[in-house]
Amino acid sequence: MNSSVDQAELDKFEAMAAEWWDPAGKFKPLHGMNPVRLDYVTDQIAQACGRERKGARPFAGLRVLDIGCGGGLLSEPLARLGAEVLGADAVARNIEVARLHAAQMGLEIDYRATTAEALAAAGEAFDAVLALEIIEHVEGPAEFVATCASLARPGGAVIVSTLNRTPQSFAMAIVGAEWVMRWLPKGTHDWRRFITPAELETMMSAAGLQPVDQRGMQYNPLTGDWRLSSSDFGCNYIATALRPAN
Ligand SMILES: C[S@@+](CC[C@H](N)C(=O)[O-])C[C@H]1O[C@@H](n2cnc3c(N)ncnc32)[C@H](O)[C@@H]1O
Ligand SMILES: [Mg+2]
Repeated sequence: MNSSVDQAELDKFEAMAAEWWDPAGKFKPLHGMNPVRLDYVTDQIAQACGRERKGARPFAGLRVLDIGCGGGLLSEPLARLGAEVLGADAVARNIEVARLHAAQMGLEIDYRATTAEALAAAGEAFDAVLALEIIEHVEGPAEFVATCASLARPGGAVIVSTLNRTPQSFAMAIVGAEWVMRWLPKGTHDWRRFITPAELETMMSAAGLQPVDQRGMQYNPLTGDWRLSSSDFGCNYIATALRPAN
């Protein structure tokens, strides 16, 4: 099976691994968007799996894969909702950081230093597969989406978030976040690898998935707030597709 690993991309994350849980550090944008994307992901998983967003552990018994989990920013709140979370990342140091933090929080999460391809080859299947802010860093994004699709059980959901390839995303994610605000080291993102919502939808359909929803994630530089948008897909966005039930 093809490997989604691009070693030069992994090296960037290896170098930043200590900062995962620092809300003011290099992953500040991920911390900022975490509440809105958690809300979105929770909604989509609940819909796909017929769960109500009620009670303390609405996702009890659901198996969720967080591929490219980094330090576990999203794995942790999903585990709190009761999901059995497998957090996978190709960078071993990220997995060490994620494990340590989950233990400090008293959370049980199955963290593994591995790739989507290896999990697929092992025949793993999940109610939901999350690939958040990873697709712009992998080798072969279309193949990567196909691998994610094969990891979802029939009827399961695949949720992908990334950056659109627009003048606006160049201004915000490259000039703003890397050159001006210096949240991220210069070169963390390669604008040419950003993916338009239409391209992502094509990849999902080609992988046999049924695209069901797309939302923009809009950052307000004046207030520092993030919100979901039905009309602004200019920079960050998140999309859901379902694997057809048998
Ligand atoms: C921008 S971070 C996103 C982390 C997390 N998903 C989040 O949104 O909070 C991208 C992560 O993907 C991981 N990654 C990149 N390429 C990968 C691959 N081919 N297989 C698995 N993980 C990969 C990196 O090590 C990094 O932790
Ligand atoms: Mg990124």
